Amino acid sequence: MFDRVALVGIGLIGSSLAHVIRREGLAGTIVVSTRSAATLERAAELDLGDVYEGDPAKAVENADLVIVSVPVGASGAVARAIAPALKAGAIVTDVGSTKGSVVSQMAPELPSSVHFIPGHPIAGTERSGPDAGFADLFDGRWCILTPLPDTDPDALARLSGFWEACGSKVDVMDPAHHDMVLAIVSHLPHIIAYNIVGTADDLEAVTKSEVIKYSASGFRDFTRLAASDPTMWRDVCLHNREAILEMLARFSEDLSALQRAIRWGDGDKLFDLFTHTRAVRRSIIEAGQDIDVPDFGRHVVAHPPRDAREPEKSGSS
Ligand SMILES: NC(=O)C1=CN([C@@H]2O[C@H](COP(=O)(O)OP(=O)(O)OC[C@H]3O[C@@H](n4cnc5c(N)ncnc54)[C@H](O)[C@@H]3O)[C@@H](O)[C@H]2O)C=CC1
Ligand SMILES: O=C(O)C(=O)Cc1ccc(O)cc1
Repeated sequence: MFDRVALVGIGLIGSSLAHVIRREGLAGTIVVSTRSAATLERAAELDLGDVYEGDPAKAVENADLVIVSVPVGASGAVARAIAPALKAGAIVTDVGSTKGSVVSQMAPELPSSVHFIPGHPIAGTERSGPDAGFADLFDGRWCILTPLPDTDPDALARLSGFWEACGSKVDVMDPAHHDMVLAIVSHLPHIIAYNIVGTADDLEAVTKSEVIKYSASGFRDFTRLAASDPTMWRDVCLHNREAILEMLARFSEDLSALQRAIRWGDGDKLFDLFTHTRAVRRSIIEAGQDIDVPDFGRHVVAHPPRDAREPEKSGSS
């Protein structure tokens, strides 16, 4: 599909791309580049690429596709470093969890002779680093592309084809819309997880031994999210600030209403809300979008087909 693909950043996402590109034969040559010598050495031990290059500018020379997979706060610096060495006509993309900030950091640095098309695979785990990647990560998951108004349709079609070959379904939207949607479905859940695990940890008498001993699966799910990479999530919070604050404000309002219903014993209100949210879960399952991460597992695993699963229990005692 591409003669030479350069992967700048080789953590969970970069290494998963390396695996799937290899498996599907999507590149003649895979060039791997990252900031730290130790990570580059580890990538070589894992045989993630064909060429290893510490200097990102050297890594992108002659590449037809450049995929930047670094924390979003580093996007501008990486774009500045690679810009002078990019081949005319190359596609430059990224995988960052925020899009408006990546566009404003990268677009001004890149030459007009390349096709810059930001992207975001909605697929991941709480793990990070080059050992964390696996070829199936993108299987059946969405990848959102946020092309700029003057993006070449042929380049967009080539990049969409690449993600489809990696197993993804592709959607196109504008960066501001992406940031608003992802703030509620991804960024807030992580922030809530960091917060609840932090609160539990503060209750020293209750936690330490008891948090481990009695943790039910609900709390365990939060601890998985709260184990995600601190650099990545610091950057997401700083680089999707407005949308996250907007969603946090709505969330706090709704939480206050819930708090009030509990305080005043308003069982009808609680029942109505919980009935409503149960229907949301059902519609996610019916759309085939549910995922299961068993037992702090390293892989995000798709559920078996719907008819192979137990029917949902309805009603409650
Ligand atoms: N972890 C996840 O579940 C997902 C992450 N993303 C996004 O993908 C990007 C990468 O995330 P992960 O692979 O999870 O992170 P990671 O922490 O596993 O890997 C990051 C990589 O970037 C390198 N790096 C950091 N700063 C750099 C710099 N200035 N120059 C060159 N390399 C640099 C690190 O050495 C490492 O190889 C982030 O922007 C994140 O928002 C997108 C979807 C899912
Ligand atoms: O591990 C999980 O549950 C995730 O939600 C993974 C994830 C993290 C960040 C993204 O931008 C996309 C997916």
